[in-house]
Amino acid sequence: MRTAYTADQIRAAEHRLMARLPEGALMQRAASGLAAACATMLGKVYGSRVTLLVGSGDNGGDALYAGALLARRGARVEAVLAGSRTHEAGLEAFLLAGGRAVEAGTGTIERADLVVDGLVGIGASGALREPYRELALAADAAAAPTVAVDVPSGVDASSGRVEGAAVRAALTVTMGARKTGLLVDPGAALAGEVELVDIGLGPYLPDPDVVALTGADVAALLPRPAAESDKYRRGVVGVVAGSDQYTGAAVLAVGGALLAGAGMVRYAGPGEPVAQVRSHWPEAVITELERPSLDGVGRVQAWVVGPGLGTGDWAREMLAQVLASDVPVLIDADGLTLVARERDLLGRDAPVLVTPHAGELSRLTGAGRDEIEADRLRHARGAAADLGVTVLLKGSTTVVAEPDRPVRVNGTGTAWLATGGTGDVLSGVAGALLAQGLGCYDAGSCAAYLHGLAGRIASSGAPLHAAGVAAAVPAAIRELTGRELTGRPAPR
Ligand SMILES: NC(=O)C1=CN([C@@H]2O[C@H](COP(=O)(O)OP(=O)(O)OC[C@H]3O[C@@H](n4cnc5c(N)ncnc54)[C@H](O)[C@@H]3O)[C@@H](O)[C@H]2O)[C@@H](O)CC1
Ligand SMILES: [K+]
Repeated sequence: MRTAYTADQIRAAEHRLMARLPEGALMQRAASGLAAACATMLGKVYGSRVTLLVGSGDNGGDALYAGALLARRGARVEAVLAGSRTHEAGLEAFLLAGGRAVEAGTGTIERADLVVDGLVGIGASGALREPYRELALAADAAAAPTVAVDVPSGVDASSGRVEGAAVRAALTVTMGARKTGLLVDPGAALAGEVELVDIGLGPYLPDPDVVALTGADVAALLPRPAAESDKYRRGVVGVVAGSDQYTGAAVLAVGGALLAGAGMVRYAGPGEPVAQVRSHWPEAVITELERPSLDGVGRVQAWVVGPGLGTGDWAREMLAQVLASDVPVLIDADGLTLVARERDLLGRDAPVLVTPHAGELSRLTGAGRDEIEADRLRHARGAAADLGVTVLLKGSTTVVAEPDRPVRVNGTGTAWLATGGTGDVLSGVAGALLAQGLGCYDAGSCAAYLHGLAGRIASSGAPLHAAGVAAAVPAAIRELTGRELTGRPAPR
């Protein structure tokens, strides 16, 4: 599990650790980790050109001490001192090691082999001010890669928000613990690779603000069929999706559920989608409905409701019946539009997982779509608390929020997944995990991981289509679990 913390959490931990160490010890640890990461990136340090962008705080101090270490190894290191003041001891060490302070306009950024962004770290507030803003833009325009110290300047360490200009890093060397803003877009997209330097903060850290599951975490959570499993015990998913107008959503949601390991998928819908589901998935157990009713559809362990369902009376009645059941329910797409109109539908005891994108969450909560995109964490948390449900907010980083638990973030996806129908597949995958007994929090976060990985497999750097993502789900599971698909050790 990768953990991340807000700036306040980091500061509090640093204070407690610093009280036990000699003055400046933490910064030395941070700087030597930073210098080592820069050296690796440069390949050959001797004779290379490194330009430091140095702000007025300790973030600049880290950069200066690291610059001193690189200068001692023979790099030509120049520092642009951008603040109204500069970390004094750091500057002294830097100059003593042979580093040079230069003006911004001297072409130093353009000539560099590596740019080190030490403008601001966890002490930043608001959009980058001049001259920091201009320096961030110059670093972005330069040919050399940028290594960000602690966080890319311009990215809010606690949320991943970006107001105005920000540094785009190839690598972020973060001190003591990951910051939340490095795992959540738009910040995560600007951080590049993230390398963590251990400065001894571990014992002083509180519970994390956000966490990201690793492949091993997901593999450990994924249900596996046991020798005595049968289709009923493995989990039966009910899918209420699609309409005479939108048939594809039904096919994709059923496919996602089947390929994510459900023991059985029951599909209930009107004539058109029934014909489509039947021809694509002969495995599904289908009930063709004459009227909106679940009578006679049979027992399931979890429902998926909403993709392509429409928002008329039929859809509303189906949603109400699904929610009247006593099993976990995943609500997506049109189901969310209906719930936005009629919040009382959510009043039930059994768990609910909602899977909106920013536009659907906007309908649910009334917050603007752009506002949600800019601060995904806050809005997902707020909606989970307000609605009393688990919220999986889709997007370039998917976030899964449940009251009183750290938000789980997922970055396995690819931008190629932003295409029609992939959300329907995700709802099926998550529904299969719910039916197999995972709670909403685990089912949502494991489904997001698998779906992202399946997207990468389906894409391989080229366009993908939603059915291809569903087809790649078994390969994603195989990649996580090795070949150990039966619950027995993998054959050698
Ligand atoms: N506290 C510690 O012991 C350690 C701190 N470390 C480093 O110290 C950093 C935090 O240092 P500071 O608390 O001094 O804060 P920062 O260096 O992050 O930034 C504070 C300075 O930036 C200016 N500033 C804030 N927002 C700005 C904006 N939008 N535009 C332009 N200027 C802005 C402030 O006026 C202030 O002078 C960490 O990110 C990390 O890099 C590390 O060395 C590890 C140890
Ligand atoms: K920085």
